[in-house]
Amino acid sequence: MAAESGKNWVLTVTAQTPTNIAVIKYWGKRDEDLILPINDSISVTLDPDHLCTTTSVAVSPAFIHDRMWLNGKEVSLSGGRYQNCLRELRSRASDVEDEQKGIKITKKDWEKMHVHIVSYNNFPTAAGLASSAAGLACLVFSLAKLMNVRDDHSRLSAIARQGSGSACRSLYGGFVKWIMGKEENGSDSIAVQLADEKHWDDLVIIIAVVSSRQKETSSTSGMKDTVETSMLIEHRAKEVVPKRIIQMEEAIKNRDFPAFARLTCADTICVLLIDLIKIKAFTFQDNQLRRKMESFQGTPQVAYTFDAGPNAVLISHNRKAAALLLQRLLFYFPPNPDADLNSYVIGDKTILKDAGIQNMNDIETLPPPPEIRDNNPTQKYRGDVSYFICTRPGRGPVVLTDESRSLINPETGLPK
Ligand SMILES: Nc1ncnc2c1ncn2[C@@H]1O[C@H](COP(=O)(O)OP(=O)(O)OP(=O)(O)O)[C@@H](O)[C@H]1O
Ligand SMILES: C[C@@](O)(CCOP(=O)(O)OP(=O)(O)O)CC(=O)O
Repeated sequence: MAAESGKNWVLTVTAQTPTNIAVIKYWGKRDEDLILPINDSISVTLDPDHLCTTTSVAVSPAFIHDRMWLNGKEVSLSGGRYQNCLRELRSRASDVEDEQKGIKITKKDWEKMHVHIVSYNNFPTAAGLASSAAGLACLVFSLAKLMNVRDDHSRLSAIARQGSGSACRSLYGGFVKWIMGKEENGSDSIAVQLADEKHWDDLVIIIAVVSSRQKETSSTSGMKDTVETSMLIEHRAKEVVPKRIIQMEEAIKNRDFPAFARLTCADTICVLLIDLIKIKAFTFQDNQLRRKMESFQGTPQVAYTFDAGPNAVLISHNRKAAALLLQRLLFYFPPNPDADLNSYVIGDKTILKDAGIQNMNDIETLPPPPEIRDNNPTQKYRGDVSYFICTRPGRGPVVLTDESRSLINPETGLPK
Protein backbone atom coordinates (compact mmCIF):
# COMPACT_ATOMS: atom_id res chain seq x y z
CA MET A 1 0.00 0.00 0.00
CA ALA A 2 1.06 3.60 -0.22
CA ALA A 3 3.98 4.91 1.75
CA GLU A 4 3.61 6.21 5.29
CA SER A 5 0.67 3.95 5.96
CA GLY A 6 -1.50 5.21 8.76
CA LYS A 7 -1.08 8.79 7.59
CA ASN A 8 -4.29 10.07 6.04
CA TRP A 9 -2.86 12.02 3.18
CA VAL A 10 -5.08 13.13 0.32
CA LEU A 11 -3.68 13.62 -3.18
CA THR A 12 -5.83 15.69 -5.54
CA VAL A 13 -5.94 16.85 -9.16
CA THR A 14 -8.36 19.37 -10.65
CA ALA A 15 -9.12 19.72 -14.35
CA GLN A 16 -11.39 21.70 -16.60
CA THR A 17 -12.87 20.26 -19.80
CA PRO A 18 -14.94 21.84 -22.55
CA THR A 19 -18.20 20.73 -24.09
CA ASN A 20 -18.61 20.28 -27.83
CA ILE A 21 -21.31 20.64 -30.45
CA ALA A 22 -21.45 18.20 -33.33
CA VAL A 23 -21.75 19.63 -36.82
CA ILE A 24 -21.89 16.13 -38.32
CA LYS A 25 -23.79 14.17 -35.68
CA TYR A 26 -23.14 10.90 -33.93
CA TRP A 27 -26.54 9.24 -33.94
CA GLY A 28 -26.76 5.49 -33.46
CA LYS A 29 -24.57 2.81 -31.92
CA ARG A 30 -23.38 -0.54 -33.19
CA ASP A 31 -22.34 -1.60 -29.65
CA GLU A 32 -24.26 -0.25 -26.65
CA ASP A 33 -21.74 -1.32 -23.96
CA LEU A 34 -18.52 -0.24 -25.62
CA ILE A 35 -20.34 2.79 -27.12
CA LEU A 36 -19.30 2.27 -30.72
CA PRO A 37 -21.03 4.49 -33.27
CA ILE A 38 -22.45 3.64 -36.67
CA ASN A 39 -20.86 6.70 -38.28
CA ASP A 40 -17.96 9.15 -37.94
CA SER A 41 -18.84 12.55 -36.47
CA ILE A 42 -17.25 16.02 -36.36
CA SER A 43 -17.62 18.65 -33.66
CA VAL A 44 -16.53 22.10 -32.63
CA THR A 45 -15.20 22.38 -29.09
CA LEU A 46 -16.81 25.28 -27.25
CA ASP A 47 -14.81 27.79 -25.23
CA PRO A 48 -14.56 26.45 -21.65
CA ASP A 49 -14.56 30.04 -20.38
CA HIS A 50 -18.29 29.93 -21.11
CA LEU A 51 -19.34 26.27 -20.89
CA CYS A 52 -17.26 23.74 -19.01
CA THR A 53 -17.00 21.03 -16.43
CA THR A 54 -14.59 21.35 -13.53
CA THR A 55 -13.72 18.10 -11.80
CA SER A 56 -11.49 17.47 -8.81
CA VAL A 57 -10.41 13.91 -8.07
CA ALA A 58 -8.63 12.60 -5.00
CA VAL A 59 -7.05 9.43 -3.71
CA SER A 60 -6.31 8.60 -0.08
CA PRO A 61 -5.68 5.45 1.96
CA ALA A 62 -8.57 6.67 4.12
CA PHE A 63 -11.18 6.32 1.36
CA ILE A 64 -13.24 3.15 1.72
CA HIS A 65 -15.01 3.19 -1.64
CA ASP A 66 -15.23 5.20 -4.86
CA ARG A 67 -17.62 8.15 -4.49
CA MET A 68 -18.82 10.96 -6.75
CA TRP A 69 -20.60 14.27 -6.17
CA LEU A 70 -22.14 16.06 -9.15
CA ASN A 71 -23.27 19.67 -8.84
CA GLY A 72 -23.33 19.45 -5.05
CA LYS A 73 -25.16 16.13 -4.67
CA GLU A 74 -23.71 12.68 -4.12
CA VAL A 75 -24.53 10.44 -7.09
CA SER A 76 -24.00 6.74 -7.65
CA LEU A 77 -20.95 5.50 -9.53
CA SER A 78 -22.42 2.02 -9.87
CA GLY A 79 -23.56 2.51 -13.50
CA GLY A 80 -21.79 0.38 -16.10
CA ARG A 81 -20.42 3.40 -17.96
CA TYR A 82 -18.66 4.89 -14.92
CA GLN A 83 -17.42 1.44 -13.93
CA ASN A 84 -16.01 0.82 -17.42
CA CYS A 85 -14.09 4.12 -17.33
CA LEU A 86 -12.74 3.46 -13.82
CA ARG A 87 -11.66 -0.07 -14.72
CA GLU A 88 -9.90 1.07 -17.90
CA LEU A 89 -8.10 3.88 -16.07
CA ARG A 90 -7.01 1.64 -13.17
CA SER A 91 -5.58 -0.88 -15.59
CA ARG A 92 -3.43 1.83 -17.21
CA ALA A 93 -2.34 3.61 -14.02
CA SER A 94 1.38 3.99 -13.25
CA ASP A 95 3.46 4.66 -10.14
CA VAL A 96 2.86 8.03 -8.50
CA GLU A 97 5.32 9.65 -6.14
CA ASP A 98 5.08 12.93 -4.25
CA GLU A 99 8.27 13.19 -2.22
CA GLN A 100 7.23 16.41 -0.48
CA LYS A 101 4.08 14.82 0.89
CA GLY A 102 5.76 11.44 1.40
CA ILE A 103 3.33 9.70 -0.94
CA LYS A 104 4.18 6.69 -3.03
CA ILE A 105 1.50 4.74 -4.91
CA THR A 106 2.62 1.81 -7.03
CA LYS A 107 0.88 0.65 -10.19
CA LYS A 108 -0.49 -2.32 -8.25
CA ASP A 109 -1.83 -0.14 -5.40
CA TRP A 110 -4.30 1.51 -7.79
CA GLU A 111 -6.30 -1.75 -8.01
CA LYS A 112 -7.38 -1.40 -4.39
CA MET A 113 -7.19 2.34 -3.73
CA HIS A 114 -10.40 4.34 -3.92
CA VAL A 115 -11.08 7.72 -5.46
CA HIS A 116 -13.40 10.63 -4.73
CA ILE A 117 -14.72 12.64 -7.69
CA VAL A 118 -16.30 16.06 -7.26
CA SER A 119 -17.65 17.69 -10.40
CA TYR A 120 -19.47 20.84 -11.31
CA ASN A 121 -20.98 21.88 -14.66
CA ASN A 122 -21.28 25.63 -15.12
CA PHE A 123 -24.30 25.04 -17.39
CA PRO A 124 -27.50 22.93 -17.13
CA THR A 125 -26.96 19.17 -16.78
CA ALA A 126 -28.86 16.64 -18.95
CA ALA A 127 -30.67 19.46 -20.76
CA GLY A 128 -29.33 18.94 -24.27
CA LEU A 129 -26.19 21.03 -23.81
CA ALA A 130 -23.80 18.05 -23.91
CA SER A 131 -23.07 17.88 -20.18
CA SER A 132 -22.23 14.20 -20.54
CA ALA A 133 -19.55 15.13 -23.09
CA ALA A 134 -17.75 17.65 -20.88
CA GLY A 135 -18.50 15.66 -17.71
CA LEU A 136 -17.20 12.27 -18.77
CA ALA A 137 -14.21 13.78 -20.60
CA CYS A 138 -13.30 15.66 -17.43
CA LEU A 139 -13.72 12.59 -15.25
CA VAL A 140 -11.40 10.55 -17.48
CA PHE A 141 -8.87 13.36 -18.01
CA SER A 142 -8.58 14.27 -14.31
CA LEU A 143 -8.36 10.65 -13.13
CA ALA A 144 -5.78 9.92 -15.84
CA LYS A 145 -3.63 12.74 -14.44
CA LEU A 146 -4.12 11.57 -10.85
CA MET A 147 -3.30 7.96 -11.73
CA ASN A 148 -0.39 8.92 -13.99
CA VAL A 149 -1.95 7.21 -17.01
CA ARG A 150 0.62 7.82 -19.74
CA ASP A 151 -1.67 7.31 -22.76
CA ASP A 152 -2.01 10.16 -25.24
CA HIS A 153 -5.28 12.07 -25.73
CA SER A 154 -6.48 9.74 -28.48
CA ARG A 155 -6.16 6.71 -26.18
CA LEU A 156 -7.88 8.67 -23.40
CA SER A 157 -10.64 9.56 -25.86
CA ALA A 158 -11.36 5.82 -26.28
CA ILE A 159 -11.88 5.59 -22.50
CA ALA A 160 -14.06 8.72 -22.33
CA ARG A 161 -16.10 7.28 -25.22
CA GLN A 162 -17.12 4.42 -22.93
CA GLY A 163 -18.60 6.98 -20.52
CA SER A 164 -20.57 8.84 -23.20
CA GLY A 165 -19.90 8.74 -26.92
CA SER A 166 -19.71 12.49 -27.50
CA ALA A 167 -17.25 12.79 -24.56
CA CYS A 168 -14.39 11.41 -26.68
CA ARG A 169 -14.48 14.59 -28.79
CA SER A 170 -14.06 16.81 -25.71
CA LEU A 171 -10.49 15.58 -25.22
CA TYR A 172 -9.39 18.11 -27.85
CA GLY A 173 -9.90 21.79 -28.56
CA GLY A 174 -10.91 23.27 -31.90
CA PHE A 175 -12.35 20.95 -34.55
CA VAL A 176 -12.50 17.26 -33.77
CA LYS A 177 -13.39 14.07 -35.60
CA TRP A 178 -14.53 10.90 -33.89
CA ILE A 179 -13.45 8.04 -36.13
CA MET A 180 -16.04 5.30 -35.76
CA GLY A 181 -13.46 2.51 -36.15
CA LYS A 182 -13.95 -1.05 -37.32
CA GLU A 183 -12.56 -3.21 -34.53
CA GLU A 184 -15.03 -5.13 -32.41
CA ASN A 185 -13.21 -4.19 -29.20
CA GLY A 186 -13.43 -0.48 -30.08
CA SER A 187 -9.67 0.08 -29.95
CA ASP A 188 -9.78 2.16 -33.16
CA SER A 189 -12.88 4.17 -32.24
CA ILE A 190 -11.06 7.32 -31.16
CA ALA A 191 -11.15 11.09 -31.50
CA VAL A 192 -8.53 13.07 -33.42
CA GLN A 193 -8.04 16.81 -33.73
CA LEU A 194 -8.66 18.20 -37.23
CA ALA A 195 -7.54 21.74 -36.39
CA ASP A 196 -6.99 23.66 -33.19
CA GLU A 197 -9.18 26.51 -31.97
CA LYS A 198 -6.92 29.19 -33.46
CA HIS A 199 -7.33 27.79 -36.98
CA TRP A 200 -10.81 29.37 -37.38
CA ASP A 201 -11.21 31.70 -34.45
CA ASP A 202 -13.57 34.25 -35.97
CA LEU A 203 -16.53 31.86 -35.69
CA VAL A 204 -19.07 32.99 -33.10
CA ILE A 205 -21.50 30.52 -31.58
CA ILE A 206 -24.80 31.62 -30.07
CA ILE A 207 -26.86 29.05 -28.19
CA ALA A 208 -30.54 29.79 -27.67
CA VAL A 209 -31.39 27.91 -24.49
CA VAL A 210 -35.07 27.21 -24.95
CA SER A 211 -35.29 24.93 -21.96
CA SER A 212 -32.72 24.17 -19.29
CA ARG A 213 -34.97 21.54 -17.75
CA GLN A 214 -33.89 17.91 -17.92
CA LYS A 215 -34.79 16.39 -21.28
CA GLU A 216 -37.65 13.92 -21.41
CA THR A 217 -35.73 11.60 -23.74
CA SER A 218 -31.98 11.14 -23.35
CA SER A 219 -29.68 10.98 -26.37
CA THR A 220 -28.87 7.41 -25.37
CA SER A 221 -32.45 6.15 -25.57
CA GLY A 222 -33.36 8.47 -28.45
CA MET A 223 -30.68 7.06 -30.72
CA LYS A 224 -31.40 3.49 -29.60
CA ASP A 225 -35.06 3.91 -30.60
CA THR A 226 -34.01 5.38 -33.94
CA VAL A 227 -31.65 2.52 -34.75
CA GLU A 228 -34.34 -0.01 -33.80
CA THR A 229 -37.23 1.64 -35.64
CA SER A 230 -35.88 3.66 -38.57
CA MET A 231 -34.67 2.24 -41.85
CA LEU A 232 -33.35 5.65 -42.86
CA ILE A 233 -30.71 5.74 -40.15
CA GLU A 234 -28.68 3.02 -41.86
CA HIS A 235 -28.85 4.89 -45.15
CA ARG A 236 -27.64 8.06 -43.40
CA ALA A 237 -24.74 6.23 -41.72
CA LYS A 238 -23.60 4.32 -44.80
CA GLU A 239 -24.36 6.63 -47.71
CA VAL A 240 -24.84 10.18 -46.48
CA VAL A 241 -22.39 10.75 -43.62
CA PRO A 242 -19.17 9.41 -45.23
CA LYS A 243 -19.49 11.98 -48.05
CA ARG A 244 -20.40 14.77 -45.63
CA ILE A 245 -17.41 13.96 -43.41
CA ILE A 246 -15.03 14.45 -46.34
CA GLN A 247 -16.77 17.68 -47.36
CA MET A 248 -16.85 18.98 -43.79
CA GLU A 249 -13.14 18.28 -43.26
CA GLU A 250 -12.46 20.23 -46.45
CA ALA A 251 -14.73 23.11 -45.37
CA ILE A 252 -12.96 23.35 -42.01
CA LYS A 253 -9.51 23.14 -43.59
CA ASN A 254 -10.35 25.95 -46.04
CA ARG A 255 -12.45 27.96 -43.56
CA ASP A 256 -15.20 27.79 -46.16
CA PHE A 257 -18.18 29.11 -44.20
CA PRO A 258 -20.91 28.62 -46.85
CA ALA A 259 -19.95 24.93 -47.21
CA PHE A 260 -19.60 24.54 -43.42
CA ALA A 261 -23.04 26.09 -42.86
CA ARG A 262 -24.80 24.07 -45.56
CA LEU A 263 -23.37 20.78 -44.29
CA THR A 264 -24.14 21.58 -40.63
CA CYS A 265 -27.76 22.51 -41.38
CA ALA A 266 -28.27 19.60 -43.76
CA ASP A 267 -26.98 17.12 -41.21
CA THR A 268 -29.06 18.40 -38.31
CA ILE A 269 -32.20 18.40 -40.46
CA CYS A 270 -31.37 14.88 -41.62
CA VAL A 271 -31.16 13.65 -38.01
CA LEU A 272 -34.26 15.64 -37.01
CA LEU A 273 -36.33 14.17 -39.78
CA ILE A 274 -35.20 10.66 -39.00
CA ASP A 275 -35.79 11.10 -35.32
CA LEU A 276 -39.34 11.93 -34.34
CA ILE A 277 -38.56 12.53 -30.68
CA LYS A 278 -37.19 15.90 -31.67
CA ILE A 279 -40.54 17.25 -32.64
CA LYS A 280 -40.12 20.11 -30.16
CA ALA A 281 -36.86 21.19 -31.64
CA PHE A 282 -38.37 21.03 -35.07
CA THR A 283 -41.22 23.31 -34.01
CA PHE A 284 -38.73 25.84 -32.72
CA GLN A 285 -36.61 25.54 -35.75
CA ASP A 286 -39.43 25.85 -38.19
CA ASN A 287 -40.09 29.40 -37.12
CA GLN A 288 -39.94 32.65 -38.97
CA LEU A 289 -36.46 33.42 -37.75
CA ARG A 290 -34.71 30.63 -39.59
CA ARG A 291 -36.52 31.38 -42.82
CA LYS A 292 -35.75 35.07 -42.45
CA MET A 293 -32.09 34.37 -41.70
CA GLU A 294 -31.84 32.11 -44.71
CA SER A 295 -33.44 34.58 -47.09
CA PHE A 296 -31.26 37.40 -45.73
CA GLN A 297 -28.43 37.94 -48.23
CA GLY A 298 -27.44 35.32 -50.77
CA THR A 299 -24.83 33.16 -49.02
CA PRO A 300 -25.51 31.48 -45.67
CA GLN A 301 -24.76 33.84 -42.81
CA VAL A 302 -25.52 31.37 -40.07
CA ALA A 303 -25.27 27.63 -39.52
CA TYR A 304 -27.78 26.09 -37.14
CA THR A 305 -27.77 22.77 -35.38
CA PHE A 306 -29.63 20.98 -32.57
CA ASP A 307 -28.64 18.24 -30.16
CA ALA A 308 -31.23 16.00 -28.52
CA GLY A 309 -33.42 18.81 -27.28
CA PRO A 310 -35.00 22.07 -28.33
CA ASN A 311 -31.94 24.32 -27.76
CA ALA A 312 -30.70 25.87 -30.99
CA VAL A 313 -26.99 26.34 -31.68
CA LEU A 314 -26.28 29.07 -34.23
CA ILE A 315 -22.82 29.54 -35.70
CA SER A 316 -21.90 32.85 -37.38
CA HIS A 317 -18.89 33.21 -39.58
CA ASN A 318 -17.57 36.33 -37.86
CA ARG A 319 -18.31 38.93 -35.18
CA LYS A 320 -20.10 41.28 -37.57
CA ALA A 321 -22.51 38.55 -38.67
CA ALA A 322 -22.89 37.50 -35.01
CA ALA A 323 -23.83 41.02 -33.92
CA LEU A 324 -26.48 41.20 -36.67
CA LEU A 325 -27.72 37.74 -35.68
CA LEU A 326 -27.94 38.68 -32.02
CA GLN A 327 -29.94 41.82 -32.89
CA ARG A 328 -32.40 39.68 -34.81
CA LEU A 329 -32.58 37.03 -32.12
CA LEU A 330 -33.30 39.65 -29.47
CA PHE A 331 -35.82 41.35 -31.75
CA TYR A 332 -37.78 38.13 -32.30
CA PHE A 333 -37.17 36.61 -28.87
CA PRO A 334 -37.23 39.49 -26.37
CA PRO A 335 -36.97 38.53 -22.70
CA ASN A 336 -39.85 38.63 -20.24
CA PRO A 337 -40.23 42.07 -18.63
CA ASP A 338 -38.74 40.90 -15.30
CA ALA A 339 -35.52 39.53 -16.89
CA ASP A 340 -32.19 41.30 -16.65
CA LEU A 341 -29.80 41.63 -19.56
CA ASN A 342 -26.85 40.17 -17.65
CA SER A 343 -28.56 36.87 -17.22
CA TYR A 344 -30.42 36.94 -20.56
CA VAL A 345 -27.23 37.05 -22.64
CA ILE A 346 -24.32 35.25 -21.01
CA GLY A 347 -20.85 34.13 -22.10
CA ASP A 348 -18.92 36.48 -24.39
CA LYS A 349 -20.80 39.72 -23.77
CA THR A 350 -18.64 41.71 -26.16
CA ILE A 351 -20.99 40.53 -28.94
CA LEU A 352 -23.80 42.42 -27.17
CA LYS A 353 -21.65 45.53 -27.27
CA ASP A 354 -20.97 45.01 -30.98
CA ALA A 355 -24.74 44.70 -31.46
CA GLY A 356 -25.13 48.11 -29.76
CA ILE A 357 -27.19 46.71 -26.89
CA GLN A 358 -26.42 48.03 -23.44
CA ASN A 359 -29.70 47.68 -21.59
CA MET A 360 -33.16 46.15 -21.78
CA ASN A 361 -34.55 49.27 -23.39
CA ASP A 362 -32.15 48.82 -26.31
CA ILE A 363 -33.82 45.43 -26.94
CA GLU A 364 -37.33 46.89 -26.85
CA THR A 365 -36.39 49.61 -29.31
CA LEU A 366 -34.54 47.37 -31.77
CA PRO A 367 -35.80 48.25 -35.25
CA PRO A 368 -37.37 45.44 -37.29
CA PRO A 369 -34.68 43.62 -39.28
CA PRO A 370 -34.26 45.00 -42.80
CA GLU A 371 -35.41 41.75 -44.40
CA ILE A 372 -38.97 42.54 -43.22
CA ARG A 373 -40.10 44.39 -46.27
CA ASP A 374 -43.83 44.54 -45.71
CA ASN A 375 -45.33 46.59 -42.91
CA ASN A 376 -47.31 43.76 -41.35
CA PRO A 377 -46.92 43.60 -37.58
CA THR A 378 -44.21 41.03 -36.89
CA GLN A 379 -44.90 38.21 -34.50
CA LYS A 380 -42.51 38.17 -31.55
CA TYR A 381 -41.83 35.21 -29.28
CA ARG A 382 -41.37 36.92 -25.92
CA GLY A 383 -40.12 34.59 -23.22
CA ASP A 384 -39.78 31.56 -25.55
CA VAL A 385 -36.00 31.57 -25.10
CA SER A 386 -34.74 31.29 -21.49
CA TYR A 387 -31.37 32.84 -22.29
CA PHE A 388 -28.64 33.07 -24.90
CA ILE A 389 -25.03 31.91 -24.54
CA CYS A 390 -22.44 33.63 -26.76
CA THR A 391 -19.28 31.64 -27.23
CA ARG A 392 -16.60 30.56 -29.74
CA PRO A 393 -14.36 27.60 -30.57
CA GLY A 394 -12.22 26.80 -27.55
CA ARG A 395 -9.35 24.84 -26.12
CA GLY A 396 -9.21 21.26 -24.89
CA PRO A 397 -8.87 19.99 -21.30
CA VAL A 398 -6.42 21.62 -18.89
CA VAL A 399 -5.19 20.81 -15.39
CA LEU A 400 -5.91 23.64 -12.93
CA THR A 401 -2.85 23.99 -10.72
CA ASP A 402 -4.26 26.78 -8.54
CA GLU A 403 -5.28 24.95 -5.31
CA SER A 404 -8.08 27.45 -4.70
CA ARG A 405 -9.88 26.09 -7.80
CA SER A 406 -10.05 22.59 -6.29
CA LEU A 407 -13.53 21.37 -5.39
CA ILE A 408 -12.12 18.95 -2.80
CA ASN A 409 -11.08 19.77 0.76
CA PRO A 410 -7.41 18.65 0.87
CA GLU A 411 -7.72 17.66 4.55
CA THR A 412 -10.90 15.56 4.42
CA GLY A 413 -11.04 14.48 0.76
CA LEU A 414 -14.70 15.53 0.72
CA PRO A 415 -16.38 18.29 -1.34
CA LYS A 416 -15.48 21.78 -0.10
N1 LIG B 1 -19.75 16.69 -14.68
C1 LIG B 1 -20.17 15.45 -14.83
N2 LIG B 1 -19.45 14.43 -14.31
C2 LIG B 1 -19.85 13.15 -14.48
N3 LIG B 1 -20.97 12.79 -15.14
C3 LIG B 1 -21.72 13.78 -15.67
C4 LIG B 1 -21.36 15.14 -15.54
N4 LIG B 1 -22.29 15.90 -16.16
C5 LIG B 1 -23.20 15.05 -16.66
N5 LIG B 1 -22.87 13.79 -16.38
C6 LIG B 1 -23.63 12.56 -16.72
O1 LIG B 1 -24.28 12.77 -17.97
C7 LIG B 1 -25.69 12.63 -17.83
C8 LIG B 1 -26.42 13.55 -18.77
O2 LIG B 1 -26.23 13.07 -20.08
P1 LIG B 1 -27.33 13.28 -21.23
O3 LIG B 1 -26.73 12.75 -22.49
O4 LIG B 1 -28.63 12.78 -20.74
O5 LIG B 1 -27.49 14.86 -21.30
P2 LIG B 1 -26.58 15.98 -21.94
O6 LIG B 1 -25.23 15.41 -22.21
O7 LIG B 1 -26.60 17.18 -21.07
O8 LIG B 1 -27.32 16.32 -23.30
P3 LIG B 1 -26.97 15.92 -24.84
O9 LIG B 1 -25.99 14.78 -24.85
O10 LIG B 1 -28.26 15.56 -25.44
O11 LIG B 1 -26.42 17.17 -25.45
C9 LIG B 1 -25.93 12.94 -16.34
O12 LIG B 1 -27.12 12.36 -15.91
C10 LIG B 1 -24.70 12.34 -15.69
O13 LIG B 1 -24.86 10.94 -15.53
C1 LIG C 1 -27.23 14.59 -30.54
C2 LIG C 1 -25.81 14.28 -30.05
O1 LIG C 1 -25.42 15.27 -29.17
C3 LIG C 1 -25.80 12.92 -29.41
C4 LIG C 1 -24.85 12.79 -28.26
O2 LIG C 1 -25.14 11.61 -27.59
P1 LIG C 1 -24.42 11.19 -26.24
O3 LIG C 1 -22.95 11.20 -26.42
O4 LIG C 1 -24.94 12.00 -25.10
O5 LIG C 1 -24.94 9.70 -26.13
P2 LIG C 1 -24.33 8.44 -25.37
O6 LIG C 1 -23.13 7.98 -26.15
O7 LIG C 1 -25.41 7.42 -25.32
O8 LIG C 1 -23.93 8.94 -23.98
C5 LIG C 1 -24.94 14.28 -31.31
C6 LIG C 1 -23.45 14.37 -31.10
O9 LIG C 1 -22.99 14.93 -30.10
O10 LIG C 1 -22.72 13.94 -32.02
